[in-house]
Amino acid sequence: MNSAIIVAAGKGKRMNKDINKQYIKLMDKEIIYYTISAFDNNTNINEIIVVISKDEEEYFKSNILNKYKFSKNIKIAYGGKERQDSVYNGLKLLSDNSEIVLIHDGARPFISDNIINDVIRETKDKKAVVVGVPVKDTIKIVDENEYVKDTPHRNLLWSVQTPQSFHVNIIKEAYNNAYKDNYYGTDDSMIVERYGYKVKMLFGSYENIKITTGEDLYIGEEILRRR
Ligand SMILES: Nc1ccn([C@@H]2O[C@H](COP(=O)(O)OP(=O)(O)OP(=O)(O)O)[C@@H](O)[C@H]2O)c(=O)n1
Ligand SMILES: C[C@](O)(CO)[C@H](O)COP(=O)(O)O
Repeated sequence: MNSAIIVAAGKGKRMNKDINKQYIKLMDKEIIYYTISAFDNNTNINEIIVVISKDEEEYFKSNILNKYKFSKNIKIAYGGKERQDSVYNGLKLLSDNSEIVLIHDGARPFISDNIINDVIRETKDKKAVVVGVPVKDTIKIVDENEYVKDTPHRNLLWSVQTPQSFHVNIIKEAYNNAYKDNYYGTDDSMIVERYGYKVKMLFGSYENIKITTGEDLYIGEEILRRR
């Protein structure tokens, strides 16, 4: 059984709007509608858990769940302070027979069916899989005074996206260890890497952007227009 955990419990501070960015509309539907639909329409996903802010539960139910009538049963978990805490709460709701879990940002609405299928297929064998794209810019590491300290070789640098996909036993063990060690990472792969697992990188898509700041909204609408 393949599960999806969609994390949508952030505050969207960098978007600087008075509404949680997942509920901003692109064209005529909310960002979170597109994200959930991608997994709801995928025939290899059997379970969907959406992690939302507890204080947005009524809003989510009336404006998303009850409005769009998704075909799969959508389980709800509550978010935590950090993205990792939200993921952890989602992991706790996984069905006992879930074997693979894809963890995906609610703010990445343009995930394609093909990438979801590729990730599931690759995870069966590689056990830990992420998607990303090679960086296009040269990346600099700067010091605390914002002077350039180092320039890693660009050919080794990828910008990682989601879904990040794992055998359930691996991600659960890694997360349990992270909380024992009070370790926090900015993505799920970091946690699995820390506990010694090799993570396979798959090419994602330059359209699989994370809606984070204002300009991502019009970029996102253009992506939708071209579909
Ligand atoms: N405590 C948190 C923080 C983030 N997220 C989710 O993780 C995804 C990626 O996080 P990000 O883009 O940083 O979202 P926010 O944390 O909401 O954005 P900001 O940092 O601008 O506040 C988003 O879909 C967000 O809703 C979450 O579920 N729980
Ligand atoms: C998980 C992620 O989308 C991979 O790029 C990213 O780390 C999320 O970071 P955020 O600060 O929670 O948006």
